[in-house]
Amino acid sequence: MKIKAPVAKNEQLDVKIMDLTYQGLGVAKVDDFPLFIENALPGEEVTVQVTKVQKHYGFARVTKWSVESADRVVDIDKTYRQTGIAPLQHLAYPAQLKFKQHQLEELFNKAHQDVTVAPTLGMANPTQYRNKAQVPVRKVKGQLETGFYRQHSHELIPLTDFYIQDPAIDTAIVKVRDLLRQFEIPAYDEINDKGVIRNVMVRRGYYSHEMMIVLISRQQKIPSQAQLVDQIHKALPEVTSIILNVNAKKTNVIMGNVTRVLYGKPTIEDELLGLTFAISARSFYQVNPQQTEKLYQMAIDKAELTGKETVIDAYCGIGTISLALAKHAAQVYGVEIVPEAIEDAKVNAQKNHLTNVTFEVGKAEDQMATWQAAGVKPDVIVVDPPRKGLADSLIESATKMGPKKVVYVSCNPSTLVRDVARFNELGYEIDGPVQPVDQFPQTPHVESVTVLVKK
Ligand SMILES: C[S@@+](CC[C@H](N)C(=O)[O-])C[C@H]1O[C@@H](n2cnc3c(N)ncnc32)[C@H](O)[C@@H]1O
Repeated sequence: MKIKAPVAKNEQLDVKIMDLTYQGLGVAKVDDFPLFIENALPGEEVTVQVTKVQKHYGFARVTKWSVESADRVVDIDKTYRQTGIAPLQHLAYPAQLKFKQHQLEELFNKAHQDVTVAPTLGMANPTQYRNKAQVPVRKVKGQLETGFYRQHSHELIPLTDFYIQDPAIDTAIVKVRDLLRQFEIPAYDEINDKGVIRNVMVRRGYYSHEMMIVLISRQQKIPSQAQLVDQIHKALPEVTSIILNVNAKKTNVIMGNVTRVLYGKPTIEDELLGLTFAISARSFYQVNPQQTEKLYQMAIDKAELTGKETVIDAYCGIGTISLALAKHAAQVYGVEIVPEAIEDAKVNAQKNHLTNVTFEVGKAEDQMATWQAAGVKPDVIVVDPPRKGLADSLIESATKMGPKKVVYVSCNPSTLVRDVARFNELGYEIDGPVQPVDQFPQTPHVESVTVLVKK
């Protein structure tokens, strides 16, 4: 469909920013025609110069305009902007927190749900917080490089300081990059599906400082493997684990199914809320440890356990929430789809001397139906699903079990709002405000905790 745009390239006009998109672009409208404006903030009245009009998609984009704003960080690093590593870095941190609260408010409003959203719980230093990095390895201008993809592309932009990652992880990436160069190990060539090293993953325990390096390779064996591994752990004393992950497929999925320990242990350890956790290469582990403790504590407080309750933790990963809740409950059941994560979860129960937890490998939607059929009667159900949210069948089984409370930890406001509507239909309503917690500063991602109770 051809859309006749009421604006043209290079045209100058005065507009008011109505909203921000999920990627943090300001939205203004001219005769209902959307203008996406980089670095603009809601409520601002700006004079813009249109730089691009994409009639096919029905929007115009603006990169140049004039106005000052207290919420804007002017001196931003253009490289981060190109990569999309920190799409909200142009917003001052208090404005980022408001943006996240506003995202939830908007979505609940659009769904005609009368819900209060509390101010977003932020962190003192909202940079260098990530305990995990997963970077592509590619040849750029004849040399092996590590970095981040240019936004909406697979073109690698070399980086040595990733801004939102633990600096010890940035240092490790550069060291591994230098050793890969030294041993002349070919970088992955995505177009021709050739080369060896596709990605490097680094994870570092926030309290333990144990570091795991995962070399993701197209081949079963890396050239000069023994020397490379030897040099990596000699150069990086914190490394307690070097893992080879083999991914021979032509795919965007980063890790393959085969993992082999090349040096040290198959897991690293870290702590959360005074509990110790073993984490293996392919297990999910929250990336912002400082905020995770706040997030989990909030979920525990909202569960209001007295020690007598039966609790289900669906999408339990390595059992972090399950074990934190087990200290305050009679019995906890956890379910998770990744088998290695459940192996970690069982080890973690032993490590923390918690015997009142049972873990199952499987789809949460199937296991919930199994528990329901077996007559399990949870007082509280905690769900912490991936971005796609809950399967309808899981909500049905969960509500049939009749828990007093459901504590919903969400990383995607859209699916949260959709799932809350389904819970409403099945007799559950939101109790108290929805609480956003900033797990991902400098990015538009919004994490939140919502409590639902039986009507
Ligand atoms: C957002 S993470 C939460 C993990 C854990 N609660 C934590 O805080 O570390 C979601 C988890 O759900 C798992 N998962 C994804 N789809 C699933 C499914 N259909 N059934 C069970 N687990 C699933 C993922 O492997 C991941 O560990």
